[in-house]
Amino acid sequence: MAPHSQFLAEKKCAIVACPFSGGQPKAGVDEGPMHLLEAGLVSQLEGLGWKVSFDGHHQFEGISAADDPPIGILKNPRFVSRVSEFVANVVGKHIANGELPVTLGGDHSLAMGTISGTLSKYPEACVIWIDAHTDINTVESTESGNIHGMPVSFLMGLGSKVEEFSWVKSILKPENLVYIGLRDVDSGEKKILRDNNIKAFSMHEVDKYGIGKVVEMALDHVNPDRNKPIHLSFDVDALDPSVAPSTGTPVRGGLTFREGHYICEAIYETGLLVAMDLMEVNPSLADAVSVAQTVAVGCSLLRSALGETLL
Ligand SMILES: NC(=[NH2+])NCCC[C@H](N)C(=O)O
Ligand SMILES: [Mn+2]
Ligand SMILES: [Mn+2]
Repeated sequence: MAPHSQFLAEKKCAIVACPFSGGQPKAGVDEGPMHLLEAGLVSQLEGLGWKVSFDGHHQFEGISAADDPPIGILKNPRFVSRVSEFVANVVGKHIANGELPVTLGGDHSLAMGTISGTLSKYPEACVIWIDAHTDINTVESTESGNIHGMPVSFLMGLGSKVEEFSWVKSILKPENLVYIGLRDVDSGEKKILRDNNIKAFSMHEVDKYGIGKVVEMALDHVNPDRNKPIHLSFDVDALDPSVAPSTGTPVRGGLTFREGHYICEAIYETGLLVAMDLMEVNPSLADAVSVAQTVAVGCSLLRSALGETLL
């Protein structure tokens, strides 16, 4: 058995709960993990036969804003960097322990940590990034300075280097990344995708080919022999706002409920999943019904990625 399939055979996972919002300006995304867990995520995964370890919500001490002035246009750079570095170590330790890390965000800047953690154990791993956005802005291209729009560029070593982030190894190769669900890509990011030959399936391709074919083409690109570990990074805003309303940067025209779940089911079926992120659930945005709906869909995406089937 290939070493990375040990997770699916032994069915041990670890919840990495990250109440963190420093990569973007809206309060509340730090409460995502608490809501997902209060909705019963642990027992739902146990119901699928997983042994779930959960060592509580990680406590991230905020560096006071006074000690964390912007670097260039980047906001909260030290806070984001230190939290991601911590998360990278936690994720790496869980993998070394034989536990598949399931990281609950928090904003998507955390993926700098989670993917660094996965690549530290599996340098050959591929990343499947499900999102309305590419989150690949560089220091030069970002217009917002929100680091949740930038983690992929750091992981790939694109753009000029920021000393504060020197711990990031930037070993993600462009050919090991694929996107699905895109529909709000900044013009600077479009150029980065072209210049680096990064494979991306926007909603246009989902409409054209259907989600089944898109997932197959995405896997053919990053994992042609179906033998490399997969890190799945799922931003809940990939889903249409009618499906997942409670998120900080919603964009209309997104994945349906079934398309989102299909992606997770198909990746589980490969037997190659070694880590998953579910990011950007923000329970303070929208009304109580919308929040409950978004949290429920977050839990069910995670269940699908961990083996829940319809029959
Ligand atoms: N993880 C997210 N929701 N990212 C949204 C990024 C939006 C925009 N491209 C930016 O860089 O600010
Ligand atoms: Mn997004
Ligand atoms: Mn994102």
